[in-house]
Amino acid sequence: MTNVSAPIKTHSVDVKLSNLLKIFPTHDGSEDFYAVNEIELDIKAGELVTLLGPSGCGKTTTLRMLAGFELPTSGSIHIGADNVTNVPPNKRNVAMVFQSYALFPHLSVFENIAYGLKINNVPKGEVIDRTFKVISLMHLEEFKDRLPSQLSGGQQQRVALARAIVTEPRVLLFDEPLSNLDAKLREYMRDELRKIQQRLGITSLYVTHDQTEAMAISDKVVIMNHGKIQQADNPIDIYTRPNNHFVAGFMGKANFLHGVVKDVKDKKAIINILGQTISVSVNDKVKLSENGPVDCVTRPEFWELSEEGKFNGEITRVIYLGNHVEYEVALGDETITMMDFEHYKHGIKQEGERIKLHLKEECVSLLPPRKEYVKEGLV
Ligand SMILES: Nc1ncnc2c1ncn2[C@@H]1O[C@H](COP(=O)(O)OP(=O)(O)OP(=O)(O)O)[C@@H](O)[C@H]1O
Repeated sequence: MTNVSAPIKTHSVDVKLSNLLKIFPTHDGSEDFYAVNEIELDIKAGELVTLLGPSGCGKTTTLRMLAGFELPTSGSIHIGADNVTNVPPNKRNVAMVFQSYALFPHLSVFENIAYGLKINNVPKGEVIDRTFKVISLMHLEEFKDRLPSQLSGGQQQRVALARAIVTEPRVLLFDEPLSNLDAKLREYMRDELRKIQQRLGITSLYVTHDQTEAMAISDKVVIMNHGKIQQADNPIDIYTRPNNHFVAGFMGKANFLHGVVKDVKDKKAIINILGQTISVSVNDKVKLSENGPVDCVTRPEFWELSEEGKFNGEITRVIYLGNHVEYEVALGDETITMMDFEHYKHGIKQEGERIKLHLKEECVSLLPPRKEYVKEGLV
C-alpha cells in the first residue's frame, strides 16, 4: 500500500561557487565577453538564495553553471564535499524548475512527475510511492490524471515543482519560475514555493528580475551587475544598508542627496543636506571626513508630510496609487520622490502646492559620493 504520510527524503548540503568565471566569445571574435566575472558565493544547507539584477547581468549563466549545462571558464563549484565543476548535469543530483514549466504534453500529471524516477530505473513500487507522496505534498490529487494542457499556469508550475522534488535533489534551481503567472497567482505561488522549500530544507538557488519576489522568499539576496556580485546579504540589509548606488537604486526607489559632513561622534554623523542639518548613524560603507562630501540614501517612505518638518518643498507631480500617493517634490535644487500612506486622513495634495517635509533621519544610510564610485568602477 502507498504510504503517503512518510516524509519525502531530502538532502541538506552547502553549495560553494569559488572564483567562478564564464567568458563567452563574441560573434565577430573581437573581444571576449565576461558574462560571470570571478564570483564567490556560499549557499548554506537549506538556504534559498536569489540572484537578482538587470537583464544580461549573468544570473542565468551562473545558475546554468551550477546545473552543469554550462562549463565555467575557470573557478570551481562544490555541492557538499563534492567538487562538481566538471561533472555532467545528470550526475550532479540537482533539479531545475523553468519559467516555461517544460512538462511533457502527452504525459499525465502523474506520469510527468514519475518520469525522472522511471528513467533512473527506480523500482516500480517505489516510483508509485514517491510520486504519490509528492502529489499529496503539492495538493495535486485531483489533477493527477490530466494532461498539462488541461491545467492552469499555476497548476502546471506546481507539477513542474513536484517533478523536481520527487527526484530528491541535493539542490533545487529556479529559473524565473513565476514569470508566466499573473500578479495575484504569482504572489500565492511564491509563498507556496517558499513554504515547500523550507519544509523540505532543500538548498536552492533562484533567479528572478523581481525585487519584491526576491525579498519575500530569500534567506539571502545576491545583487549582480555586469557579471559581478554587488552585494550578497539578507533582504533587510540589502534594502537598508546598500553597498553602493547601484544596489540602492536597484532595490526599490532611492533619492540620493549630496551632503557635507559636519561632525562625527559616537557613531553618529551630523550632515548638511539641502541647507538643513540631519543626524545619521554611521556605517562601515563610507569613510567620513569633516567637511567631506557624502551621499545620503533616502527612500521615498522616509519622508513625511508634516507642519513641523524642517524641509520646505513644492509638489511637482502627483501619482495616486490606491494605498498610497507618490509625490515628486522639489527641495531647492534637488527633486525627491516620496510616498504618503496617510492621504485618506489629510487628503491628496495638488501640483504646485507648497509643503513641509519631515525626514526620518534614523533610516538614512550613507554612501561615498557617486563620482568616486564611478571612478573606482564599482557602478
Ligand atoms: N551562449 C552564449 N554565447 C554568447 N553570449 C552569451 C551566451 N549566453 C549568455 N550570453 C551573454 O551573457 C550575458 C549574461 O547572460 P545571462 O543569460 O546570464 O543574463 P541574465 O542576467 O540571466 O539576463 P536575463 O535576466 O535577461 O535572463 C548576456 O549579455 C548574454 O547575452
